[in-house]
Amino acid sequence: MSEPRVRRAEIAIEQSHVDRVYTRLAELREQAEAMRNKGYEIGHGAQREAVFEQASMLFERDMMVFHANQTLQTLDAEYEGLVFGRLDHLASETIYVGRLGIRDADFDNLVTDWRAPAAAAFYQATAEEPMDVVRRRVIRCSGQNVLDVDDDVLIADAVPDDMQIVGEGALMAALGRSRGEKMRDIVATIQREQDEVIRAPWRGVTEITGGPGTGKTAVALHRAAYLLYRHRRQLGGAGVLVVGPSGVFTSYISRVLPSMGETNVELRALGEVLDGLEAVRQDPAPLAAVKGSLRMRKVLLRALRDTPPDAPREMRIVYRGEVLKLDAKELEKVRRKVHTAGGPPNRSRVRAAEMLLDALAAKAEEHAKADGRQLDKAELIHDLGERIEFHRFLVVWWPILYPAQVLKWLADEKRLASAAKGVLNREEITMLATSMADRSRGWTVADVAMLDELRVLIGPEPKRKRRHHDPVEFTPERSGATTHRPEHYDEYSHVVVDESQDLSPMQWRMIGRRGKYASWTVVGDPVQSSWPDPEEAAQARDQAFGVRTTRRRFTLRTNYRNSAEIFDLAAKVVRGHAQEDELPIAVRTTGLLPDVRAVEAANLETATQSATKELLDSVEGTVGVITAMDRVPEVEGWFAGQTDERLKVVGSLDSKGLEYDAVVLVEPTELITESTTGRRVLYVALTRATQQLTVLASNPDWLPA
Ligand SMILES: Nc1ncnc2c1ncn2[C@@H]1O[C@H](COP(=O)(O)OP(=O)(O)OP(=O)(O)O)[C@@H](O)[C@H]1O
Repeated sequence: MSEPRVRRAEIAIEQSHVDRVYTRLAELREQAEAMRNKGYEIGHGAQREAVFEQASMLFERDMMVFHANQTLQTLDAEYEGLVFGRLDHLASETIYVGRLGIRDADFDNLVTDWRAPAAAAFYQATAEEPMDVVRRRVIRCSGQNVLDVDDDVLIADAVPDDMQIVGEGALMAALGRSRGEKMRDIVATIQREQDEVIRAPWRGVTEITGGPGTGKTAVALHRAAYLLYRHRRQLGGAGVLVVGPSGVFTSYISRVLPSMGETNVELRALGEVLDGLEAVRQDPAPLAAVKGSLRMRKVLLRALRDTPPDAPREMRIVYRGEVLKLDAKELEKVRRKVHTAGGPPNRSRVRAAEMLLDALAAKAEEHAKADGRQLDKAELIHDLGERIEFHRFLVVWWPILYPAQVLKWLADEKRLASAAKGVLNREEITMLATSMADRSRGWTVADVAMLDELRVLIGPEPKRKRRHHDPVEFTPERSGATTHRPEHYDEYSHVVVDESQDLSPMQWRMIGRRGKYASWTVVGDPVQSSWPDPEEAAQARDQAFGVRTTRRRFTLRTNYRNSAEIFDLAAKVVRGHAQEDELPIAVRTTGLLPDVRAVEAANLETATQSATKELLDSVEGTVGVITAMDRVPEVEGWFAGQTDERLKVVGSLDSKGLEYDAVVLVEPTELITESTTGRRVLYVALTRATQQLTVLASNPDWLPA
């Protein structure tokens, strides 16, 4: 038979199996629905039964409905390409690999879940170690239709006469395909080096490093799905937290886990880790470096121990016809004493009251001594402690503190200077105070870790019956949360941190608080780091991991995203700043060299518009226009009338982790100068395109000779 006819015949064979699978899926769905309905009926019947029977029936009902709903949820996930692989073993046994395991009515396997041990050979078998697999087949579907098949022969001399072989590389076909707005899962084409990471043991800390496009993010997400499947008992209940650099990024990866049926995973951008806040704004790099440094912890601690700006500076109270007065200095002394005794201020009000009463008693004692009188101290304390005016004073002198309020105090440069004495320098103090004063555009991503630190230092707000005006300014509901957990939930069983090379020490502390009981998967590429003090960050990271001693590290070396032509150019800009073995190897060539154009600064707008149009015309999928952070609003303006949804304008820092079919990079030199680790930021931006890259530069300095 000719190759196209063989291919058609093989597609037809696979189509008949895929049809069986979807028919069975529909049956299972119906059964689950019937079970749920039956469960509800039990509930109704229970009303007429005795109390004891009622309780057991209701329990049975709840369990039935719960299980039925779980099954329905799994069956209803986006099972595009439910079956994607087939293994033909030496012993003539065939298994199909897919997104979930399905058995027919006789309990025979129709599809094996990709995470099950029996499916491991699909990812791990090689010609050198075939694991008894003669032929591995990738099946590509659209909806329920088989579009194509692609084979690898692993034991050539065991191929039986009637076994047909087709295709020329499922991986290359997958990599060459155009990109949409959301990342796709890679279950059908996970490579062996990636599979090893995905299936690594769940305990301890698993670090994944590798250059751009090596599949670190994809691997970490598939690992989360794998761990939840294999260790659901240990990990499922408490849930998994995935932290990414930005909201754009978490939205980009948001489809991967649900497409594998996993919904018990919470995705959060760094600006959204604290409940109720969604910060997206980035600070300029030097300011972010101050806000993220561990030194801030000391500044914040001192700031919250300072006298609140509105607190009264004097206390007067009349006791038995005599005025007892505490002046500012004396009050300060009491405040210091309360703080020195320890504990978060929101938990210390009772102690503050006691110490204030002690100070008043001491005052009265002084007076009594001068007059030669005796004073009953206990009586004084009891009497004053009951007075309404004493309590009125106490609530303003020792108010309940809120994180946002304390951070805003730092807009007062004098106050900040006193809290930051010996910790921050003059320039840093001015920069920080100015940023706190200009909060018209809301909190920044770096502020969030400071607010979280303050939340813990201040302690919880005492419970109140009525909700009052919340000076923290957090919005009560965080949009996009997938699960409903208690506020400031910190019991995740597994935490995945992506783009971890950029976490500041304060951000590590914030994530560490949520992973106290967790095992970790940490993804990063030191060469893409934009954090100025890697040692301080490494120290904070180790503290976040806590006592977990098992550490395993994997390095991925193949760049699956960029064409070799694009990656060659990107590698040039970091060559002097990275070890040669930190740069991955790009496997795919397209024959299209990056287009580097010199443009006059005055013509930048039109040059960007026309380069973008050319790329939109030549690729099927997305086109990203990447610029320095400061330039984003201006460049967005250049495309104001543009309606093509494939076009995205994105700032350098926000482009982390994302990818586009084609990229227009505007003024690369600006990316270098906007940050303290500029070359690395430029490297990130240059490695976002899968097929075509155009660079527009009025200044040629960015490209080493
Ligand atoms: N085995 C694979 N099969 C198909 N596609 C893959 C495979 N591995 C990676 N890819 C694709 O390569 C691209 C890059 O993957 P990913 O974003 O996970 O890389 P990364 O290492 O996190 O990159 P960066 O550090 O630059 O953000 C994605 O489109 C991903 O789907």
